[in-house]
Amino acid sequence: MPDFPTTEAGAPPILRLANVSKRFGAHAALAGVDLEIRRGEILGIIGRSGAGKSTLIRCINGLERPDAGRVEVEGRAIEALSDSQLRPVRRRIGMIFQHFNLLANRTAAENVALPLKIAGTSRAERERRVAELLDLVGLAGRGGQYPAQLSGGQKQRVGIARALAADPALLLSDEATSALDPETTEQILALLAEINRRLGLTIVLITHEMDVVRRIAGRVVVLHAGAIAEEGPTGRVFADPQAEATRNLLGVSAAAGLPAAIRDRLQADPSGEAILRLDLGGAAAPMPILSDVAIRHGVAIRILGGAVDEIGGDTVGRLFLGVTPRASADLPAILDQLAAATLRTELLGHVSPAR
Ligand SMILES: Nc1ncnc2c1ncn2[C@@H]1O[C@H](COP(=O)(O)OP(=O)(O)OP(=O)(O)O)[C@@H](O)[C@H]1O
Repeated sequence: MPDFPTTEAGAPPILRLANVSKRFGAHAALAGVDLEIRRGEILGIIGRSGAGKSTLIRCINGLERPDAGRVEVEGRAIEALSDSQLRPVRRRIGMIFQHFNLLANRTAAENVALPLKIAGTSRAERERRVAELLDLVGLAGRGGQYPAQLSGGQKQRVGIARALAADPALLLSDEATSALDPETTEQILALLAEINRRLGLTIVLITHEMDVVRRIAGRVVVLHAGAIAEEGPTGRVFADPQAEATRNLLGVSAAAGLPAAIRDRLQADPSGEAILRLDLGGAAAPMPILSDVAIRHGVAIRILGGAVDEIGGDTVGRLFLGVTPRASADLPAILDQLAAATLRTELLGHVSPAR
């Protein structure tokens, strides 16, 4: 893993969302999102299609007004600002997009110059700045080319240069590598990491691709059904995902390895047999624990299946158990005893006795 940039201690967050909610009709696209984006960090925001990523971006950049909650850009609340007051605040946020959004009838240099022109920068200063930006993104000498003459990776480099033209405090990447092949993706991510390092620019990567986050983000936020399911340093979240949504994104479902006949009957209703997953370190021998639990709590235990999984480079054994306590009130004590003897013990659900 690369060295991740550290965040300046005590610096105010670039952006803060407090309890932000947004509904479309009866559907809650965002439900009480709290998020701080720290100065100088690369933050990954990851979620499935429909998780609320686009709505979150639109709330961050002021295109959408939340129904409730607060959005602060560099300490300034934006929800009460008029459109004209919002414009300079929005210029603090540069954006890059999946399909680049370049103007086809303008050259690379003209595309990069556009935000400067809108801001009223003089021609001489524009030319100087455009040359500097094209150089920064590795496109020196290509300013005269039109988007159609450039590869996907080169177009995204133009997109990055354009986003940086107005000297933003935050660069927001909306699936910016999703249309690129793996090698080009790697190059664009390396460029973003370099810009973060050289300019200290705060970067937020919004993506459905775990690999993008894994490659350069120091911290990751997992968005699921409009809420934050999990948040933490990228290494920790990848090595030890806590939320089911994270495990699903990583392709490790909590119930993977459980026989389908049981998985399909799982329910939340706590009657019947409790279905547990035990994660065991390589050397753990579970049998004494199981007989101890069975004797102490007088429960029937069935072993339903097992699997071996790779998490963060370590091998973790999994055991699926069916536990039928004498009374459902006994279950928390059983779970506690198992949790103390395993890497992790999780209650997946319950199945009622087969009829
Ligand atoms: N303008 C709208 N009107 C009605 N529903 C909307 C609107 N915008 C978003 N939604 C709904 O809100 C939920 C979140 O949508 P959003 O586009 O933010 O998700 P997403 O994570 O960006 O997904 P994707 O990656 O597919 O764009 C979805 O169920 C979507 O159908």
